[in-house]
Amino acid sequence: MLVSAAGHRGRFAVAATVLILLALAAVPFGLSAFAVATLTLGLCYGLFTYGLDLAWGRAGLLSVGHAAFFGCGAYAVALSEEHGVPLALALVVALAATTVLGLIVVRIGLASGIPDAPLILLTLGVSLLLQKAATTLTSVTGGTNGLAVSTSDVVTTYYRTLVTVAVVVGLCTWLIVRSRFGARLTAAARNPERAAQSGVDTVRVRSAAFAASAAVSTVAGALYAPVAGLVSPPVFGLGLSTGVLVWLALGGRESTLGALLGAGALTTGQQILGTTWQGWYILALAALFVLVVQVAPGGLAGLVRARLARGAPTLTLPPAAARPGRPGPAPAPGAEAALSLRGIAKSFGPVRVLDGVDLTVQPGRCVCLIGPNGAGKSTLLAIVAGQLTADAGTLDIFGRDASAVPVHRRVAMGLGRMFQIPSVITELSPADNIRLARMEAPARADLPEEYRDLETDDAIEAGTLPLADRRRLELAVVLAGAPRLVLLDEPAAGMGRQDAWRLTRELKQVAVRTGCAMLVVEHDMEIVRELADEVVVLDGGRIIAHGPMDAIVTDTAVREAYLGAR
Ligand SMILES: Nc1ncnc2c1ncn2[C@@H]1O[C@H](COP(=O)(O)OP(=O)(O)OP(=O)(O)O)[C@@H](O)[C@H]1O
Repeated sequence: MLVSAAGHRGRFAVAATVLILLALAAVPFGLSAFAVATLTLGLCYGLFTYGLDLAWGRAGLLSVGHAAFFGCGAYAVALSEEHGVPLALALVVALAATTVLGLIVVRIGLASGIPDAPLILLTLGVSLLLQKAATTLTSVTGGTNGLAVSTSDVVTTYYRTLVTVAVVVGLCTWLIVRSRFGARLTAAARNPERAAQSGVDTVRVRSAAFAASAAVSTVAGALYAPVAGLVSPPVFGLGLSTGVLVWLALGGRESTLGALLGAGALTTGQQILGTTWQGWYILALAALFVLVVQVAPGGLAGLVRARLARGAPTLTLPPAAARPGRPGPAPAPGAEAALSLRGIAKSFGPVRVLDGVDLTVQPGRCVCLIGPNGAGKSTLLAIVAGQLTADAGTLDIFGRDASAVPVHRRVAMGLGRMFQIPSVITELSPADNIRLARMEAPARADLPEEYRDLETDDAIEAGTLPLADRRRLELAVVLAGAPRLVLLDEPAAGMGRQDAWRLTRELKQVAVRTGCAMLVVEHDMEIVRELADEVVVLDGGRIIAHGPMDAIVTDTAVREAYLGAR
C-alpha cells in the first residue's frame, strides 16, 4: 500500500503508462516500416536509458561509461551468432559478467568515500578498455569491422518482443523501486549520512542498484544488436555513454516515462533530422541539453511532476511494518553502561588528536563534552558514531564491543545521532523521513506527543522547513529509530536564543520520558548547565576534568585550559 500524499501523481503516472503502452501496442498497425524500425531503436535506447536511471537517477551514482554494459549485451548476441554459441547461454554469461563487473566497479568506486570522481573515472576506464579489447581481438570480435547480426524479422515480429521485454523489465524495477529496498535506496542516494545513521547499509543498496542498472543495460544492448545489424567497437564508446546521459537528463531522472520519452524522442529526432541536418542537429541537441539543465534540471518528467506536485513531496514510501511499541527503557540499577570508552587514541598523520580517552555514559544520563576549539570533541563523537576508527582503545555500546561495527549496524545497538547541521532528507516530507527511520529501527518507538504532528505531515518537503523546525524533525527522526543512546554535536548551533532554549528544554524532556542516554558536544555553557548530568572536559585530546557542572566551573585546570583564566 502506498501512502496517499502523492496519490493523484501516482494515478497520473499509471494512466500515462497505460496510454503509452496502448499506443505502443497499436504502432505496428498504423505506421510505416521505417517508423516502426525507428521506434524499435528508440525502445532499445529507452531501455538503456532506464538502466542508467537506476544508477544515476535512483542511486545517485554517475557513470560516464555505461556503454560498457550495453556493449557486452550487443556483443553477446553478435558473438553467439558468429561462433555458433547458443544465444541463451551467451546472454546468461553476459548478464552474469556485467552484473559482477558492475558490482566490482561500484564497490571500488564507493570504497574511498569520495563522491562521484572515482566512479566516473572507473566507468570511463572500463568502457575504454572494453572498446580497446573489441578492436584488437580481431579473430574473435572482427576488430574495427565488427560482427554482422541477422536482422530478418526486425520490422515485423521483433518490435513486439522488444515491447514485451521493456514492459517486463520496467514492471520488475518499478516494483523494486516501490519496495522497502527502494525506500532504502531513496534515503541512501539523497542523504547517505542520514541514511547510514538511520540504519541503512548505504553501500550495499547503492551497489545492488548499480549492478541492476548494469544488467538492464546489458539486456538493452542484446536487444539492440539485431536492430543495428552490426556490432562494432563504438558500441562501447564514449559517444554512446554520453548520449545516454543526455537522453536521461532531457527525459528526467527517477522517472520510467522520462527515460523512455527522452531516449525515444531523441532517437526519433536523430533518425528523422540527423541525416538531413547532420552537424546542425548535434548543435541543436547540445543547445537543448544546456537549456534543460539550466531551466529544468528535472528534465521533461520534472516539469510534469512540478505541475502535478503542488507542494507535495516528490516520493512516497511504503509504511513501516507495525512492531510492538517499546516503552522508554528505564535504567536498571547496575545495568551496563550505555557507552564505555577505554584508552581511545586517534592521530591524523603526525597530529595526535585523541590521547587515551576514558569516558562512560550511564543509561538515562546526559553527559556534555566541552573543551576549547581543536580539543578533539568532534573526532571523539565521530569515533563513537562509527564514522572514524580509533587507532587504539576499546568502545562498548550497551556492553557490546562496537569498535569494528559499521555505522548502520550501530543503530541496531541503540545508537542515534544528531548532526551539527540538521541532517534530514530534504526532498522528502517530514512523514516520509520518519517512516524511513522506523523501517530500520530495532523496535517501534512511539514519538512523544509534541512530535506526532510530523508523523502525518506529507504536505511539504523537509528542506523547506526553517532551521529550528528541521532540527525538531531531525530529533523526531532520531527518536523514531528507537535509540537508547543519542549523540549530539552542538545541537543549538546557528539557532536564535529562543529556539535554542526551546530545543534544550525538549531534549531534557525527551531524556526524561524515553530514558535515553545522551552524549552532547556543546560550547554554550548555559545549555550545558541546563542539560548535563555530568560534564567531561577535553583538552589536547585528553580528559582533564569530569564531574557536575558546579565542580567543573571552579576547576583550576579547566579554567586555565578552557576559559583561559590564570
Ligand atoms: N580529517 C582530519 N584530518 C586531519 N586533521 C583533522 C581531521 N579532523 C580533525 N582534525 C584535526 O583534529 C583536531 C581536533 O579536531 P576536532 O574537530 O575533533 O576538535 P573539536 O574539539 O571538535 O573542535 P571545535 O570545537 O572547533 O569543533 C583539530 O586540530 C583538527 O584540525
